[in-house]
Amino acid sequence: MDGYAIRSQATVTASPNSPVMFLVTGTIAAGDDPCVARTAGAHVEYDRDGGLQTCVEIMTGAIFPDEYDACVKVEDTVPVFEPTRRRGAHILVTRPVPPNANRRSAGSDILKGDVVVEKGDTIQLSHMLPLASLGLGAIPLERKPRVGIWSTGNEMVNGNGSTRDANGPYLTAAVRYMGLPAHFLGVLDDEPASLRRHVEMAAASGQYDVLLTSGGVSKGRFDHVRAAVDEMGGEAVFHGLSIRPGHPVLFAMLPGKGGKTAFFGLPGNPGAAAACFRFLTVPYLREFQGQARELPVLAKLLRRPGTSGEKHSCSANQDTDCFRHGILSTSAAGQLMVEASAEQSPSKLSPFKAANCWIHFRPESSATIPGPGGSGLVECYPASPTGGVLLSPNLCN
Ligand SMILES: Nc1nc2c(c(=O)[nH]1)N[C@H]1C(S)=C(S)[C@@H](COP(=O)(O)OP(=O)(O)OC[C@H]3O[C@@H](n4cnc5c(N)ncnc54)[C@H](O)[C@@H]3O)O[C@H]1N2
Ligand code: MOO
Repeated sequence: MDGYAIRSQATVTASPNSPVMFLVTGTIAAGDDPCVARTAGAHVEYDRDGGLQTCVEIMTGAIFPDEYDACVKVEDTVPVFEPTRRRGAHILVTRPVPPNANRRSAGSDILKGDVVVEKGDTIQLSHMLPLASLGLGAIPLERKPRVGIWSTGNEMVNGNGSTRDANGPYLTAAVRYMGLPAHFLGVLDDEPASLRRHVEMAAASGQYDVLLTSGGVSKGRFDHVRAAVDEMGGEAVFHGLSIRPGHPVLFAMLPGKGGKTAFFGLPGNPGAAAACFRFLTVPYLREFQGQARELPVLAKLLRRPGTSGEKHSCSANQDTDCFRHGILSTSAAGQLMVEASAEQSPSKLSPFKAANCWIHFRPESSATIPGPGGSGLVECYPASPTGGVLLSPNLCN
C-alpha cells in the first residue's frame, strides 16, 4: 500500500482525540534498496534508530524495512507540515494500526516445494501469471500430436467435381482449435492405388501422429479407404460402430516411421464426420497428450431430436449411442437446459451455425424421458473441442 511504514506498537493508544505523531525520515519506492531512503534531493540511509515514532514513506511493492512491521495507508494519516514528502515532515495517526497491516511477506504466494504445474498438465492461460512470477523463461513441454488431413471423393470441387469440400476445412480448423498442428493434405480421388500411396507415404514420413480422411468408408463401389489401409499393412481396430451418425467409421493403426500412426477414416457425410471427430478423434488426441477424460455437463432436455420425424430421434435402436447437436443455455433460475436442433440429418450443415453443443444420448436414455431414472437430464459437450494449449515452450514468445 502507498503509505508509511511504522512500528505498530507506537499506535496502540492512537485516537482522533489523542493522535500519535511520526517523523518521516524518507521515502522508499518499489525497486529501491530498503535500507536507503529518498529524501528531497538525494538517496541517504534513513534514520533507522530514530525511535518509536519515526516512519518512512513507502510505496506499494517496495521492500519493507526490517525495523517496521506495519503500513498505515496515506489516506488514513493527517499531514502536519506540508509537504510531507520531505525528511523532517510529520504525520498524525488517529487509530491503532495492527501488526502486519497492509504488508505482504515475500514468498507467501508460492512456497518452496509447492507444485505449480503437475506433470501431464496442459499449459493454459491460467498458468501464465504464477509461472512468469517465478522467473521462468521457458518450460519443457511434450510434443503435440501432429495431424494430417485429407478429404476424399471424385465429386469434390477441387478434384473438378461439383461438391464443395466441407470436411477438410472443418477438420483442419477443429484440430487447430485444440491448439494442435494440423496440415490439410488435399483431396484424394476414389482410386485405391492413389489413396494407398498418399496415406502410406504420410505414415512412413514420420511427420504425423494421427492421419484423418473423410469419405469412402461405407459400402459403396467407390469406398476404397479400408482396402487401402489393409493393403499397406494397417491393422483395423474397428470398422463400424453402433453409433449415429457415423456408424461406418474406421479406426486403424498404420505402420510408420518410428512406430505406428493412428488413422481415422471418418464418414463422408459432414455431420457424421464432425460427430466422429468430436467423440472418437478428440478423446484420442486428448489421451495422446495425457489429458484427463472430458466430462459432460448435465442439462435438462427441452426438445428431443427428430420430433418432426422419427429418422433422427434415437428411439429406434436400444443399443446405439446417438450424438445430436443442440443449443445449451441457462434458465433464469440457473438450470442448464438443452434443446436438440430440429434438423439432424448428417448432410444438413446450416444447424451447425447455431448449435453450441453435442448431446450424447446413451442407449439407456432412449426411453420417453431420458437420463438416469427418467430425470430428463442428458450429457452435453461443447461443440468446439477446446484445448487452449500454448504451442511454444517459451513463455515470452
Ligand atoms: N449401403 C450402405 N450405404 C451407406 C451406409 C450403409 O451403412 N450402407 N451408410 C451411410 C452412412 S451412415 C454414411 S455417413 C455414408 C458414409 O459413407 P462414406 O464414408 O463412404 O462417404 P461417401 O460415400 O464418400 O460420402 C457420403 C456423402 O458425403 C459427401 N462428402 C464426402 N466428403 C465430403 C466432404 N469433404 N465435404 C462435403 N461433403 C462430403 C459425399 O459427397 C456424399 O454425399 O454412407 C452411407 N451409405
Ligand atoms: O453416418 Mo451417416 O451420416 O449416419 O448417415
